[in-house]
Amino acid sequence: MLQLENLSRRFGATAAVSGVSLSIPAGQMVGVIGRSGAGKSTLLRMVNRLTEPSEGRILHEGQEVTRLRGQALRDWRTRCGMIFQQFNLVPRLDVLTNVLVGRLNHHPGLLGTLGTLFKRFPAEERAMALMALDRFDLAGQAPQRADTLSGGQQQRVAIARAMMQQPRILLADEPIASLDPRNARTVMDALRDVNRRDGITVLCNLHHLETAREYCGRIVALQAGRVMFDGAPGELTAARLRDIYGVSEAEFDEQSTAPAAARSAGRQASPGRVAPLPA
Ligand SMILES: Nc1ncnc2c1ncn2[C@@H]1O[C@H](COP(=O)(O)OP(=O)(O)OP(=O)(O)O)[C@@H](O)[C@H]1O
Repeated sequence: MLQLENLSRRFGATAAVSGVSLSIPAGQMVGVIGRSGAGKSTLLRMVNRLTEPSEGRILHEGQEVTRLRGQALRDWRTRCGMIFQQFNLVPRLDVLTNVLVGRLNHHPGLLGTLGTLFKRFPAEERAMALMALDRFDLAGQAPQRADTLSGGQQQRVAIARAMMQQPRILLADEPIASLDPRNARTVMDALRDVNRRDGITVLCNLHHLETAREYCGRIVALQAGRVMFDGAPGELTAARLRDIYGVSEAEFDEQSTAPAAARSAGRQASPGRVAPLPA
């Protein structure tokens, strides 16, 4: 069980997230929706402490995540895989090594240039990485440079990389916002697969309500940092959506999507285990 208790985050005068309390049982797939600026990313990033809460607590199976420091915090981040809108792969590295990057936290001393990194992982981890790719139909792309893949393929590589951490929770921050509908579907299918087959809890920020309805067993709707709806997809009717946001579903999708793409360019995420790679 992941518990968020009265979680808030302010940025100066902006209350990005305000008093959010949620109990998320292990193995649930939760879609977090809301317009641009509603606080979705901030909420997700607080779970793995990329963003520190201003107030409130996070507990996971009784452990107070908000108190973790040092190695214990790094361990927590390993247990929370994260997927970003812009994939955050190392573009000039081959796909297989990108997936192996997900194991870096298991080898704190492992350093080297990107070119030699692959050889430094044990053979069983290389095999594990290949299996992770194969699962998402990408074994054939293993030797290719990551930047030669389509967006949907790159995002599935990012999921395979996250799976190498053997996470309990997957945080997906707008994972399909940069993808066309066909690629978006392959990525959402991959997230559903790890949720169902591996029992991993998935928290997924989404812009389209229809996607959340189709893939998530529970929808949390944010408005100005507050939870306005928390329930089963079927309960979030057109009338309820209009009550919360004052717009139709089509208008909601349109307003949620447009500014996000522009803003995301200026907000590249920095997952602890990927960024520190030596150039
Ligand atoms: N690092 C930051 N510094 C200052 N303000 C921030 C920061 N991160 C987020 N905010 C502000 O907090 C509010 C919530 O932002 P957040 O990115 O969490 O929303 P979002 O729902 O994820 O939006 P989008 O869908 O556009 O990504 C916004 O007003 C945003 O400008």
